[in-house]
Amino acid sequence: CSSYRLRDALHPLWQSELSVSGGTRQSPINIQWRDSVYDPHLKPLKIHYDPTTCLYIWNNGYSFQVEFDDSADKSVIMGGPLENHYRLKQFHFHWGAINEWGSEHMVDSKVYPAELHLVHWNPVTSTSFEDAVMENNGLVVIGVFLKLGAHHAGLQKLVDALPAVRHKDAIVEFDVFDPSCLMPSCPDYWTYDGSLTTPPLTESVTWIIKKTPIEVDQNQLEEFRMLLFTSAGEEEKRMVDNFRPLQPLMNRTVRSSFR
Ligand SMILES: NS(=O)(=O)c1ccc(Cc2ccc([N+](=O)[O-])cc2)cc1
Ligand SMILES: [Zn+2]
Repeated sequence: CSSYRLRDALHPLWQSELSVSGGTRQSPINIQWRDSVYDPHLKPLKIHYDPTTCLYIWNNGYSFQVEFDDSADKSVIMGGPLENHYRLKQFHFHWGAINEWGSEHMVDSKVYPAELHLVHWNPVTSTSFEDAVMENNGLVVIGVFLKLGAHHAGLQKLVDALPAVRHKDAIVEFDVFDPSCLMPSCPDYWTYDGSLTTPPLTESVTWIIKKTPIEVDQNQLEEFRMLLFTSAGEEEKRMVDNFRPLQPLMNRTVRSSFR
């Protein structure tokens, strides 16, 4: 549905889209499986999340986001393409108004109804997340595709909290939650150098895109679509289609951890 994406690129949210000049490593991209290069030096990704570092869930007016205490190396990832460990800062999702689209990345032009992003920053080269945003490879984002299928019990705890954060800037305490439950069991991933997919669009992200999607059911996707972009009291605008259009691959190679 490239025409859709072209129209989307002109969406008010993305007016700046056409003005981001000079970008050579923008995200998201379409991952062409046959053009990806198997890299035998890529290690397995190691994930150690401490569920007690989970702080709260909030509606930031663009997605819903779960924030973590990143004041110590308690919830970290390492291995994979990474030279050191990275701290989990937050995770959020992107989704469509209908199941036919919603993810930011695509695989061989296949789009998924939603995509999870787990955002990490490099505590070795930066002193805070905000600093790491401006650092070359200061951030690592793990992308996980969501596909329509079985009920996801782990996700349901998140979904049950969504009515409490329906409006922009709403926030609710969200204690013990282990985002590892949102990770597919298959270790395979692609990795490439890219950017944030929302302003400030900085080119500081090492992307790790999991090959295998997780399954969620129709009711769970519908709950995402009940959220609002708008604050309480404003005319309601449903929070849907909060994904960025595809960006050119330019001079980049996508590596795979699997043959
Ligand atoms: N969608 S994504 O590329 O995973 C993504 C990850 C994190 C962020 C959060 C964010 C990153 C930077 C800023 N900033 O510098 O103002 C504000 C918000 C924005 C977007
Ligand atoms: Zn995102």
